Amino acid sequence: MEKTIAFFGAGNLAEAIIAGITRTNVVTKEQVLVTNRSDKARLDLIAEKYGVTCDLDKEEMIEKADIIILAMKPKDAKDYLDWLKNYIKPHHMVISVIAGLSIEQMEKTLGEGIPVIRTMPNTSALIGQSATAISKGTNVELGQLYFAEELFQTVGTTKIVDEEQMHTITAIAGSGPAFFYYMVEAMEKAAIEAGLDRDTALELLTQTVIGAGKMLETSGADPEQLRVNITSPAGTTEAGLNQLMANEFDKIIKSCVDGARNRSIEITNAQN
Ligand SMILES: NC(=O)C1=CN([C@@H]2O[C@H](COP(=O)(O)OP(=O)(O)OC[C@H]3O[C@@H](n4cnc5c(N)ncnc54)[C@H](O)[C@@H]3O)[C@@H](O)[C@H]2O)C=CC1
Ligand SMILES: O=C(O)[C@@H]1CCC=N1
Repeated sequence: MEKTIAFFGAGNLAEAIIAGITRTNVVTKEQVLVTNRSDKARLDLIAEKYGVTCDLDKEEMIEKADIIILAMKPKDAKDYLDWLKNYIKPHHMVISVIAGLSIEQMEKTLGEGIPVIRTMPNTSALIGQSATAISKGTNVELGQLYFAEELFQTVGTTKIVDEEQMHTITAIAGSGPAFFYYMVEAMEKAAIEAGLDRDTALELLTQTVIGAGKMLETSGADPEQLRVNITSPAGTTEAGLNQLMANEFDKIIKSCVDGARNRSIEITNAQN
């Protein structure tokens, strides 16, 4: 790829993507520019860690960039877009990773003809394991969509989706890793309370999660079948699952996903 990619926002998610894309040969370090609102120390750290160009001069970055990646918090997006519309040209392409920021909102602010892509990656991009959903705006050509796919494939898998699915996807895949971490935290805590030392608990839990993920990916069986395969009649798994069911685990998870999804909808509505 010959394009220069400029990140506006240098937080956790931007760093995860920068780490991923600079580890591959798809773009060179020289093609990656990074800025943030005002945190020079953070930019120095990113420059040192990944060898990319970090600068606070935002106008210069727009001039050099082909692809502009929006990676600030949703609350900062409106002001940034209002500023960006004064500098953006039709040869630029804008890719957002911002939860709840709609394509309509971006197109409306940036004006006619600007290609805009909305994505939802997750922080596993840091190790090339993101599950990134991608939706294209009205001015995006197929080649530009393929470019975005190729870019995010450097940090994991990609899936093209209708934008209307993005609220749900933000809940299960953008926020999703945090929910699995919370489950691991809870299991670790229970194991420690039962007398296991922390290191052993975390080591075994980590490999258990990796193994379960790989089984989901490679076995060809669905999660229900994989669960049934572990659950011997009157055995230990059944005893544990009975507790989850008695405490309405399904309902808890549904309210978790709905909570995240509804927050995504709220963020979108607040921008309109
Ligand atoms: N953290 C995550 O797991 C995920 C986050 N996202 C989205 O990514 C975005 C960033 O999230 P985090 O990295 O966690 O946030 P963060 O708070 O760590 O980073 C935000 C960055 O944006 C910068 N910024 C704010 N206004 C700016 C401006 N006008 N110009 C340039 N930079 C500006 C800040 O200086 C900071 O570097 C959010 O919109 C979030 O919805 C999406 C998927 C997953
Ligand atoms: O919590 C958030 O708002 C962001 C979006 C998806 C993951 N983290």
